[in-house]
Amino acid sequence: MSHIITLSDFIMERQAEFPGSSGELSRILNDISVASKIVSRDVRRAGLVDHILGAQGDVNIQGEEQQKLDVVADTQFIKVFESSGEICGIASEENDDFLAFTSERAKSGKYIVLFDPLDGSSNIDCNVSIGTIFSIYRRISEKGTPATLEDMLQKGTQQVAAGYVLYGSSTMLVYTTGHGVNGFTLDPSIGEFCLSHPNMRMPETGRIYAMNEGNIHECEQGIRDYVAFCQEVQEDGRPYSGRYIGSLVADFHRNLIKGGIYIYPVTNQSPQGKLRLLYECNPLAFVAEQAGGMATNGTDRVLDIQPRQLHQRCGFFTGSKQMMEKAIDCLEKARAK
Ligand SMILES: O=P(O)(O)OC[C@H]1O[C@](O)(COP(=O)(O)O)[C@@H](O)[C@@H]1O
Ligand SMILES: [Mg+2]
Ligand SMILES: [Mg+2]
Repeated sequence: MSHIITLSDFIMERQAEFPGSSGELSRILNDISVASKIVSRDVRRAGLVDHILGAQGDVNIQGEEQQKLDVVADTQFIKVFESSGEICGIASEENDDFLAFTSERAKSGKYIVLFDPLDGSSNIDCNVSIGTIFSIYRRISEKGTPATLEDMLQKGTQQVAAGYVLYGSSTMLVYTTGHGVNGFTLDPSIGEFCLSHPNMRMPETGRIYAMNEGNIHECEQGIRDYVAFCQEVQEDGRPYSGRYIGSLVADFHRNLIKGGIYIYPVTNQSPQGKLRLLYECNPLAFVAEQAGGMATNGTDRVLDIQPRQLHQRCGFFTGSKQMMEKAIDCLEKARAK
């Protein structure tokens, strides 16, 4: 059996490559792995524990009905982040406002984390893959003071690390610190994330398109043209395959492995888009680009968008380079008419 490289081994090895790095980011990545293991445990036995499945009964700032597991995961990650000492504040999908941690230890933290504690909430009760998405920045406010909204509203290009956890047939953690993308699989028998997907590269092209086609009539012409192109017989004699899990992390991960494109455009119903820029689109855009793929809102590179609000939404197109270029070409041609 080949040599097992655990996540902590890997992080320490990588840290050594950056003389002068003080280990805070390494500790945050370890904190994320700890919280993910706990959430993974809860997800895997959700049907057996009565307080985990179903709706919480509250509506979050997105106007969405919170699922119990949304809140369980949110509470778990906040607990770990608040006690880490490296993080001065967070923002999450399930909290109206950002949280500036108040302990002196936390206020001296250099980093902030934005996250979607449970992605794919509509799939929780039917046991379909779900995930957690995270994005890490250095604070811009002064160390020792409370975190600010300005700390939270940084462009995606400023991310120092980002990634996701996939609670699927196995639990995986995939992340980048701007030096490539690596994937780790949780081995429940030893309770460790182990390197299983080193240096992940998104194939230049693919045969899979993922979109909620139920929205197709609410989309602009260029989108309809691109979907029609996907459904045409391609050079290899077959049309592309439509695959839509309805959990962004799972659809993204499949495309990262096999090649493909994921599209959630702005629609008449959601003129700002559905997905959230800060804790869904930016982190996945960072991973996509680091793996050789692309991510835009249909016009601009996602990572270049200047955030204005915490729960700001945007159109989201991400995937294999050649498929993205074709989709953008369809949009531009239709808009030029
Ligand atoms: O049901 P729809 O409109 O297709 O939306 C599905 C999309 O919404 C999401 O569920 C939004 O994320 P949350 O579950 O974290 O709110 C994505 O995971 C998914 O891609
Ligand atoms: Mg989400
Ligand atoms: Mg969510």
